[in-house]
Amino acid sequence: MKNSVLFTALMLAGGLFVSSCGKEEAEATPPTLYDRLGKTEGVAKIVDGLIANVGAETATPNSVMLRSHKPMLDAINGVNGQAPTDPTRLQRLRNHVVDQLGEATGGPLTYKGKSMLAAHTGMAVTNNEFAVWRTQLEKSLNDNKVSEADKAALYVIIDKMHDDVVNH
Ligand code: HEM
Repeated sequence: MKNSVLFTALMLAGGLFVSSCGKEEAEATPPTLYDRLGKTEGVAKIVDGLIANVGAETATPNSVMLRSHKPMLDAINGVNGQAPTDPTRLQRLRNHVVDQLGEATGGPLTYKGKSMLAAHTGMAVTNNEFAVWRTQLEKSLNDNKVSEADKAALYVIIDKMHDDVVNH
């Protein structure tokens, strides 16, 4: 009898120990936004969707974003039948945005591009252009089934960059 009481007490203590360790471990390393977006693969899918949507918008009549993207589009497509002057420019931009968002959401990536101010200076990006760009991001986030909470967390990061992107 004594033994069985001791055994039960030990089992209970052991159970508590295991569950409290498990809990502590879970609390110590909650998934980052980067993890929740699906790590590098998930972030890359979101960025690829964004770029496809921006590209599609620039091909619409009265496109809002064609003005700011025209120099890059001309460089990757060529003008008047001429060869492209910088065919990998879009790929470089894409990789930079993956690194940038991968880093900003808490992942192990490192952004090596220009500051947002330097990258957008000379483009005179307007508030409306920024809003349309943001809509293209939203479409990609929806297509990739990102939760409302994770979208909101990403927008906190994106909207902090607004003042460095717009009106320079
Ligand atoms: C917070 C929002 C934005 C982010 C995070 C962002 C991110 C970036 C990044 C990382 C680069 C590349 C910098 C480099 O290669 O060193 C870039 C370049 C560029 N961005 Fe943005 N951008 C944003 C908003 C916008 C908006 C609103 C527009 C225009 C509507 C825009 C148009 C461009 C263009 C045209 C380039 C240059 C591409 C080139 O000429 O190679 N961006 N952006």
